[in-house]
Amino acid sequence: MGLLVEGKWQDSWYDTKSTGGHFERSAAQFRNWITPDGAPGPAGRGGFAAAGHRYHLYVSLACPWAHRTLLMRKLKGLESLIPISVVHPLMLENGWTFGTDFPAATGDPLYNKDYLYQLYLEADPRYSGRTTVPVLWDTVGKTIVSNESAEIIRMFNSAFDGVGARAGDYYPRELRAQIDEINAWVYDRVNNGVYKAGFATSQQAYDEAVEGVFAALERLETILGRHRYLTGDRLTEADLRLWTTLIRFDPVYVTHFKCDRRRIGDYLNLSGFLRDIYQMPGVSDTVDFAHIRNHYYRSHATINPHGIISIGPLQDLDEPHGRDDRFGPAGES
Ligand SMILES: N[C@@H](CCC(=O)N[C@@H](CS)C(=O)NCC(=O)O)C(=O)O
Repeated sequence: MGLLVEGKWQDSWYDTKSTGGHFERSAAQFRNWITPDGAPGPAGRGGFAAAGHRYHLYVSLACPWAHRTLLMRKLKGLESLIPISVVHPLMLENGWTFGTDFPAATGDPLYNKDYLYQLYLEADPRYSGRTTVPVLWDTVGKTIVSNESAEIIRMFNSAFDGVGARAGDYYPRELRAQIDEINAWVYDRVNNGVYKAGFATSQQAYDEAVEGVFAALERLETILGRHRYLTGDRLTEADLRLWTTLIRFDPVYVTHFKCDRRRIGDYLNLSGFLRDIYQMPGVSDTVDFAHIRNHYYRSHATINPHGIISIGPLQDLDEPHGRDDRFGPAGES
C-alpha cells in the first residue's frame, strides 16, 4: 500500500494521525470525460470521442468502486467495445500489481507493466497521489481518461449509445435530482462509511462512522420496503452504487471492518434487493468472492496483521427474492 510523490513510489499506509483517527478518502485526479463526439464533458479536456476498442478499463474484482464500472459495462453491453484488465487481489507494498498467480487476474496484456502505478506514470511522469482502480485508459492518447468511478459509470451509461451500446438509461433526466440526493448520503454513510469504520484508528472515529452506517441501512430498509428499487420501479445507478457495498457487507465488512451490529441477511428488504440485482442476467459474472475476500483480509496488515481470512457467512444469493411478486415487474430503464 503506498502512493506516488512527484513520480516516485512510496510505501505508506493511510495517514489518520492528522485527522484524529478519521480515514479521509482523497479525490480522484483524472477527470476527463468520453463524449459521443469528443467535445469536453463536465470537467477536464476534450478529445475523448466514444469509439469501440479505443478505451481499456483496469479494475480490481475486489473493489466496490471498480465493481460499479463492471456492472454498468455489463448492463450497457459494452464488454466487446471496452476490454478489461484485472489486477491481482493482493495490494501490498507496491500497491495494485499485475501478478497473474491468482485465478481471473489477467496481468497487463496491453503494456506488460508489473504495477498499476507504472500506468499512472505513463499518463503523468510526475504524478502525486494514490494509484487507485478503476482506471479508464485511452489507448490512442496513452493516458488516463478518468479514475473516478462515479463519472466512468455516467460515461458508460450514455456516451457509447451511438457506437453499439445496449439501450438503457440508468441516470434518466426526470430522476436525476432524486438519484443525486440518494447517492450523496449513500456514498458518505454506506459506500465510504464502511471504510471510515474499518480504517478508523480511534474509538470515537469508529463509533461515529459505524453509527452512520447502520442509521443509513435502517433508512434504506424502509425505502426498499416501499418500492422495488431506490427511486421506484426502475433500476438506476443509485441502486448499482449501493449494491456493490451490500454484496461485500456480510462476507467482509461485518468482520473485517467491524460493521457487526446486523448483517444484510438480517434485513428483509435489503437482502431481497441484494438477491434481486444479483439474479439479473450477467450480474453474478461480475462478482468474484475469492478476489473480494483475499483482497480485504490479506491486504490490510494494520487491521488484520496475520492475514487470516474468516470462515464467512453461509449465504444463498440464488434464493428467490420475491420482489417481483411484491412490487410488480421492474420498469424499463
Ligand atoms: N474515487 C475513486 C476511489 C477508488 C478507490 O479508492 N479504489 C481503491 C480500491 S477499493 C484503491 O484503488 N485504493 C488504493 C489506494 O488507496 O492506494 C473511485 O470511486 O473511483
